[in-house]
Amino acid sequence: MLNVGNISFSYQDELILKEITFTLEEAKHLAIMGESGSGKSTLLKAIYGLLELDEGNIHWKNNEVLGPSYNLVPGEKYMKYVAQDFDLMPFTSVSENIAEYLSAFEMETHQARIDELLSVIEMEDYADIKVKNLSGGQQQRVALARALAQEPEVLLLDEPFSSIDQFKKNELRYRLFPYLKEKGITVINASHDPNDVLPFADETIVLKNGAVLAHEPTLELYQKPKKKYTASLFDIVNQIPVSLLKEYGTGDNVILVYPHEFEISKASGFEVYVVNNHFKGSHYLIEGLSNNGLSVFFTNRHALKVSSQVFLNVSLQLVNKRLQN
Ligand SMILES: Nc1ncnc2c1ncn2[C@@H]1O[C@H](COP(=O)(O)OP(=O)(O)OP(=O)(O)O)[C@@H](O)[C@H]1O
Repeated sequence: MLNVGNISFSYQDELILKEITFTLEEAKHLAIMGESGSGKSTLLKAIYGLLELDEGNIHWKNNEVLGPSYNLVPGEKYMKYVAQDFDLMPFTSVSENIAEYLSAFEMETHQARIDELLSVIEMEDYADIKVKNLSGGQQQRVALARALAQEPEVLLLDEPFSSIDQFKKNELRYRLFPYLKEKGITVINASHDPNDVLPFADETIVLKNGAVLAHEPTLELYQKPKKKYTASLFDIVNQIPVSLLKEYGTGDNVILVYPHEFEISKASGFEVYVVNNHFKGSHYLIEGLSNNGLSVFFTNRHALKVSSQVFLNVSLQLVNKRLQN
């Protein structure tokens, strides 16, 4: 169990992390989401033991994570932190970069381990290429393999796919995260990207201005976001007054609705005029405007005629679920 107990941290006089407390079971995958500057990287660095905390403490399996004033080389051995700068050996090959961290006791299995890790990062064909000749995204993948070579119990990932193109990113996610699960590695992944989070993270922490706004199972957080800030990390989100969804009553309540949650009708519901269609591949994201000037985003498989009138509906079940928040 990872136990983060009421930690606060400042850079100079500016308080960056504010009384953060949470626990994480072994082998779980935790995502940390939040807008730019909310403190995601700083929290990962604190957990890894790179920062001198103002207050609070961090324990992994009852061992305290000690800060830089205790450890000559900061960072705990059982954890690995894959940062946004890759810290590789540029003049040696991909294989050598990975092999550097394999234990001397497993000499016979070295090649098999290197092959396994090259396959996780999908770089079998680059084994003998010098790292300095790789692209930024390829270097980021080698940094991941180097971290995994050290068999960490806890892997801290800071935007692990930030330099990797969309095409490779998708393949890599579906290879890496299940691999980490299979190996029982505890993962904390700081990411802006819901595609890194929704399919893989057992639980998610939302940070805002250095404080924890929410910590819940990922599915629950997505389905019942309490704040617009949280829902906006996953998708575009509309704030719809319940009074506009006529059948469901009046009052000042506002509910959060993701674009795909609207059902379109030609006859009844909440009336909007189509302003714009945005092609998204599998569907269109359509911008509409209500009579009272509310801008609404909804989805449809096809584009709709600009200025045409449509009616939007939301299921009663969804209204009730969101009203409970
Ligand atoms: N070395 C530093 N010295 C002073 N302030 C810093 C330092 N590093 C980060 N900060 C500040 O701490 C705050 C949190 O930064 P952090 O990098 O943790 O945010 P983040 O959520 O990871 O952002 P991003 O998503 O853009 O990477 C920001 O206001 C940032 O300016």
